[in-house]
Amino acid sequence: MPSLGRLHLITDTRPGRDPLTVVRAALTVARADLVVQVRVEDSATDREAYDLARRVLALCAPYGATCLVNDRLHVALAVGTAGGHVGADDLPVAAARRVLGPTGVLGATARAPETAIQAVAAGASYLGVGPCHATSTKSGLPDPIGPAGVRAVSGAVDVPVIAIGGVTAARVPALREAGAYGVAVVGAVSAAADPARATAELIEALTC
Ligand SMILES: Cc1ncc(COP(=O)(O)OP(=O)(O)O)c(N)n1
Ligand SMILES: Cc1ncsc1CCOP(=O)(O)O
Ligand SMILES: [Mg+2]
Repeated sequence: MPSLGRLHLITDTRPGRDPLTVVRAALTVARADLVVQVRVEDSATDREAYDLARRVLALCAPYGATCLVNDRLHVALAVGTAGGHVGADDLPVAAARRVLGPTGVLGATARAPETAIQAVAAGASYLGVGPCHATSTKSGLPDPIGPAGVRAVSGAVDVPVIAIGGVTAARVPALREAGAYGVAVVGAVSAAADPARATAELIEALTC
């Protein structure tokens, strides 16, 4: 399996956003270093998720970028993405692994070493760890864990740790120093005036 990309761009499908334009811009810069996670609103239909995932996968393919689907693993399988991501309200990690099979890329959310170790034992191939910093993109989140929380998790597992939540290029060095392999972002790219430039800044911070 090719190594996991270090920059995970999560689609922003809130009203007024244009996820495909943002994905196109990010791909031109990050190319195979990009993982695009197709994340739709909970209120979206499976058909809407499927249609978006098909389009994102088609954009990713020429660049060799990885496409994953958040939550809805049946959509991931139907579209043929590399895998998916699950959290506490989704399928348990072991069940998700059974759905995706032994070779699918499976991300799991964790914010503490104990749950991280359990997720890896259950079959997670990477961990989304956070929220690292405050964010307005998702509501109802617990307090941010900061780089120290990332360090606690990354020291406990041997799979890539992807830091998420309020991540900006300026915050990447401290997260990397804490053991993060990469970062996942919504707003840092999707809300940027120039998503390609924002992607370049994140990639640069990740490769320093
Ligand atoms: C890389 C990454 N990390 C964490 C999450 C959050 O997943 P989850 O906790 O299931 O919350 P939702 O995104 O489903 O609202 C993620 N999607 N990606
Ligand atoms: C889905 C999710 N899970 C934890 S934080 C988050 C949203 C991250 O968005 P942003 O990069 O805009 O803070
Ligand atoms: Mg989820």
